[in-house]
Amino acid sequence: MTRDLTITDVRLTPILVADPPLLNTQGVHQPYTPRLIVEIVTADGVTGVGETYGDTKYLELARPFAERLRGRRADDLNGLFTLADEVAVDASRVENAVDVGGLRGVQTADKLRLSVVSAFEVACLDALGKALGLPVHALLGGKVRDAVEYSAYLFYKWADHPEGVEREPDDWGAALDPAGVVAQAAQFKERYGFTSFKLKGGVFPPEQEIAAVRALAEAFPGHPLRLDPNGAWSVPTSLAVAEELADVLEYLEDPALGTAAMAEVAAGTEVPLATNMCVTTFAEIEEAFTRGAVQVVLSDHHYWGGLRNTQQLAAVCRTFGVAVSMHSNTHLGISLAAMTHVAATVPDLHHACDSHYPWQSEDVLTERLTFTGGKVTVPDAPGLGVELDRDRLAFLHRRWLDDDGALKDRDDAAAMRVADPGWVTPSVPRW
Ligand SMILES: O=C([O-])C(=O)C[C@H](O)[C@@H](O)C(=O)[O-]
Ligand SMILES: [Mg+2]
Repeated sequence: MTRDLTITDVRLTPILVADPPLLNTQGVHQPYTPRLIVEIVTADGVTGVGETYGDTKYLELARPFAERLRGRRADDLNGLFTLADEVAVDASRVENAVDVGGLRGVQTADKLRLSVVSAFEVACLDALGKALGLPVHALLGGKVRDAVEYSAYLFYKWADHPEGVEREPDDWGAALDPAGVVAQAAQFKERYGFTSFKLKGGVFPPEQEIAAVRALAEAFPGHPLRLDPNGAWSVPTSLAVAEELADVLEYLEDPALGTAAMAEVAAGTEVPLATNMCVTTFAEIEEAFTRGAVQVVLSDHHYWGGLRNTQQLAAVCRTFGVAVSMHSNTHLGISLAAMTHVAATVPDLHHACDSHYPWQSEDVLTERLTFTGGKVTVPDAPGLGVELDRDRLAFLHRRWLDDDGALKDRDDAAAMRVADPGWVTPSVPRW
């Protein structure tokens, strides 16, 4: 049987998906957040899907990239990276050293390109898998586990978005103190069976967040716990928190901003440090590893450039005795499937990955992925093993089209200003 893997069509569909009022150090999530759904179609009529960030700066790159992709082959995965180099990045998009909106570390033109490439790589792998009758994990060398463990991703949260703001209701309630955080964790455990918990910190003064983690440790003895203030603390504050929580933390995630500060913290504590902010590109690895700044690198396959780059990151980490796992940003089922396929192929994955997925009440799939016992079963169907729901996609795209521009770019500080007009993004360190 011959297959024609030539890419004949590429579809880009920006969407807005409902997001609850989750708090972080920069503000609060907007009621709707942008994502980009990528579809590639081969000459044989096979469609592959991918997903990535949907803010304007990603769309601006995805469009010329998609133009160049037509006529190339879905199995030319390496070619995606050379193609990406041909697409110019508007310098104003990377002029800020840190991507404050996304809490994703240093922003560079390459990282923007890789975040776009990742969606096309996943779409190509999905199409290739469907064409060959193989799951994506098989294309990545084969799974070494049948299910991937995720941790509950706890957030301080308002009961609802501010009055007068259009939004979808959610049934999680508020979580603004230790009791609220424990109640949220209990819901996560009951609904999805998660056995490890990550709390997004940097929202309240550290004593309050220490109290919340202590309350979690008491309510869920023996469950791995993490706290992630997204670099909001000074080195002395980070060290003080590490000392307070040393007996209950699996790791502390990005307590202070940047490799130098993380190295100082690491030198003063036995608590392992994890990051999705100071090691976000291959170029940042050498300094961080040689300075012993981090003990766990949390990949986000979007900004690392896809699933095969994530495997390469895992190999580099293994070489240096640094652990690897995954963090996430707001995402839908296509990305959860992609994360699950690649995580299934990483031999030494010793920490549960984290996922925002339970916070997303909307999706573009005919069937949502499910967590059982805190795990997602690795799909064995061809490709990613997910199916696009075109009506849902059209509905969420319509919402994007109807938006006047206020929500097309994630801006947690702007969302906070709706409730607190005087709010400015806190300077770092905040405490
Ligand atoms: O682990 C992390 O740093 C994240 O998940 C980054 C996200 O942007 C998170 O802070 C959020 O969604 O507010
Ligand atoms: Mg983090």
